[in-house]
Amino acid sequence: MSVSKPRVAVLGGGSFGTVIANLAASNGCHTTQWLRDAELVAEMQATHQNTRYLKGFDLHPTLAFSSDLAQSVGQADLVFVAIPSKAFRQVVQNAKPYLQTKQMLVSMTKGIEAGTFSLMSQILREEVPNARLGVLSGPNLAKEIAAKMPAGTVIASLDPDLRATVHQALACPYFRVFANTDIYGVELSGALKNIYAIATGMAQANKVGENTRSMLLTRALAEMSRFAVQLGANPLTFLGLAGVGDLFATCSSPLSRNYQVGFALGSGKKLADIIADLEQTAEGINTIQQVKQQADKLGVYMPIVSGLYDIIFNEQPIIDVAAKMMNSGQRSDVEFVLPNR
Ligand SMILES: NC(=O)C1=CN([C@@H]2O[C@H](COP(=O)(O)OP(=O)(O)OC[C@H]3O[C@@H](n4cnc5c(N)ncnc54)[C@H](OP(=O)(O)O)[C@@H]3O)[C@@H](O)[C@H]2O)C=CC1
Ligand SMILES: O=C(CO)COP(=O)(O)O
Repeated sequence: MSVSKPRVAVLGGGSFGTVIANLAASNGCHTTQWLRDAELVAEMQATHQNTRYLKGFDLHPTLAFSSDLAQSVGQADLVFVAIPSKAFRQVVQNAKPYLQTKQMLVSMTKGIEAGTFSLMSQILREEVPNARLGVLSGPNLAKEIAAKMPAGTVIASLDPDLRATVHQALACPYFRVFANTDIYGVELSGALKNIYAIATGMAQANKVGENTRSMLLTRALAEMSRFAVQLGANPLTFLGLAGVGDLFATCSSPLSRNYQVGFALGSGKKLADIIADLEQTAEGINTIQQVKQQADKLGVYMPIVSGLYDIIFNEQPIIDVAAKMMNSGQRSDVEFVLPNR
């Protein structure tokens, strides 16, 4: 018996939105990608490429593009939102009049709203209270997926139908979709790892060795899970693809925009110039500020976040911050095994 494919809408014309829309269309789902820029929509309709954010990749011939929000989301069973965190709430508010009660909304955005410390699923819950919600996160560098290199992702939702529908829409021989119910943990993992990608990029620019890189990555995992537990997430989620998986990918790859920002900072470039040159989203800089504020408020020990904050916003030399971290006394290796006194 054939099961009908979900109709899909993807909000966001960036590299990740494009890759996910393309996967759904390639899987036989009627898919519309919404972009705010009508000129780019016309170009994409004509060329079936996204030359601004995903140059060099042909998109599936059935993938439709639109700058009309009502038309894009109105008929969809499943709506993916891939809008940077700074504009996420606004776009959801704009889409709200056209959303139907049974639709499934899935955030793909790895960021934290400035000022409110809201994650994107919380924004969806506030703005569309009756929606069926999920979060998609994992080691998903857009260009690798566009090149059909095998990858896995995580759909986190309490709704089993939603998890199955996302699997049906996206899973294919080069893309596996794993399931989780810890929405908050999966989402926090995706947001927090961007901070540590900046730290590793900075360290790589300073030509550190593999021991240093491994220490940084492992202590990053300790720090992010310590913070997440304080906020009610399950620390075991950090052992999954959305946690250690994405941390490893983003901290290792020059394809990561956050890693690129860190590398450029570590090479002595100015933050404003780096952001201007990037022309794409790097959520980590905002996330450092939001997490630093929240960690101070909650009294959570986050030396890497504090160190990055000092380097980026208080102009402290990288070498001084690194030396301070190395001299900060004995701590537990795995604090869920040996708690810190
Ligand atoms: N790229 C990746 O590898 C991955 C990214 N993500 C996450 O997905 C999210 C989106 O990232 P990505 O696709 O890479 O983003 P990009 O930086 O590639 O593109 C950003 C997109 O958002 C659009 N946008 C920005 N502001 C608005 C607004 N106010 N209204 C409507 N559209 C807007 C931009 O449109 P315009 O061109 O008109 O400015 C552009 O289409 C981020 O949170 C990122 O962390 C998650 C996994 C992988
Ligand atoms: O989240 C990503 C890969 O999983 C993409 O990371 P960047 O946003 O740093 O490019």
